[in-house]
Amino acid sequence: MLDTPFYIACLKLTGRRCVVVGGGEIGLEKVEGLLACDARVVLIAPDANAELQRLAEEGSIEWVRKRYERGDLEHTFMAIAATNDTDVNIAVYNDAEARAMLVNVVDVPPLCNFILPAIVRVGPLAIAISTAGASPALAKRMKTQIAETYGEEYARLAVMLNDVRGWAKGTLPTYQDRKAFFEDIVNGDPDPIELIRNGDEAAVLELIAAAQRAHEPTTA
Ligand SMILES: C[C@@]1(CC(=O)O)c2cc3[nH]c(cc4nc(cc5[nH]c(cc(n2)[C@H]1CCC(=O)O)[C@@](C)(CC(=O)O)[C@@H]5CCC(=O)O)C(CC(=O)O)=C4CCC(=O)O)c(CCC(=O)O)c3CC(=O)O
Ligand SMILES: NC(=O)C1=CN([C@@H]2O[C@H](COP(=O)(O)OP(=O)(O)OC[C@H]3O[C@@H](n4cnc5c(N)ncnc54)[C@H](O)[C@@H]3O)[C@@H](O)[C@H]2O)C=CC1
Repeated sequence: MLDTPFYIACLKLTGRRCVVVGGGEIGLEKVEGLLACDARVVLIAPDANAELQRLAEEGSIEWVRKRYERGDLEHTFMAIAATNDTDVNIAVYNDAEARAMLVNVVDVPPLCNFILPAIVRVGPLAIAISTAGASPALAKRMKTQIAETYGEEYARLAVMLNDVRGWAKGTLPTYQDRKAFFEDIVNGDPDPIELIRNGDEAAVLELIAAAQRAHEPTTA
């Protein structure tokens, strides 16, 4: 798989039907990952562990208590198979592929048209680490190291920069102008990340205001 050039993207799952087949520990892990992204999760499995049953009872997921059938993929955006039955996993893959649907069979690379990276999430930041399947254990180790480097201060700066995007789009006429404006702040002196680390958000706001003054077109 190392020669597969994976195209990395961020998917919007909000409200979309995502089917998880298999109600064990691994199925639960996948259900939780999808719920965290506001997907409409449908679990297909004849039995499910206690936590999945709880999620179904509270209405967070729909549990269809039966064995998988092809029709379960109707109107579905993504399918994840986590059963202990290889034939079922192959069927899910084939049925999904026939419909050009996104499909991941957990830990079976030949039965995946997408694979899952290890992810560091802090606020709006998401850093994905993939080894193209070479070593999930290494991806996990890197996740821990990256989480130590890119913490709350980066997430906070992202939010502060988002707050000024409207101004930039409304005021600065070209893409080049907006790029220069944002790069001035991000790579600014003083370093905005250091300022946030030191608890001085007021100084970051001042850095942003100074960049606004410097970049605003003159109306004379
Ligand atoms: C191809 C891929 C397809 C897919 O499942 O999407 C795949 C395949 C396989 N995984 C295997 C093993 C392990 N997988 C993990 C853990 C994770 N695996 C994940 C992703 C992926 N795993 C995709 C590639 C990702 C990439 O590298 O780009 C993570 C990142 C994300 C997630 O699953 O959500 C998640 C860490 C999440 C986190 O902690 O953040 C651990 C560690 C552990 O369990 O703690 C081990 C044991 C140690 C080891 O093997 O390294 C095996 C052998 C099975 C066997 O030996 O029986 C195969 C199959 C094979 O190698 O043929
Ligand atoms: N548990 C673990 O730590 C790991 C497990 N795996 C593999 O991932 C798979 C899932 O693991 P677990 O969740 O632990 O397994 P599990 O055995 O606890 O759960 C399997 C689930 O699949 C369901 N299932 C079986 N036939 C089905 C069918 N025809 N239609 C729908 N659902 C069906 C079962 O009802 C059960 O809910 C297994 O193949 C396992 O070998 C891989 C890596 C680690």
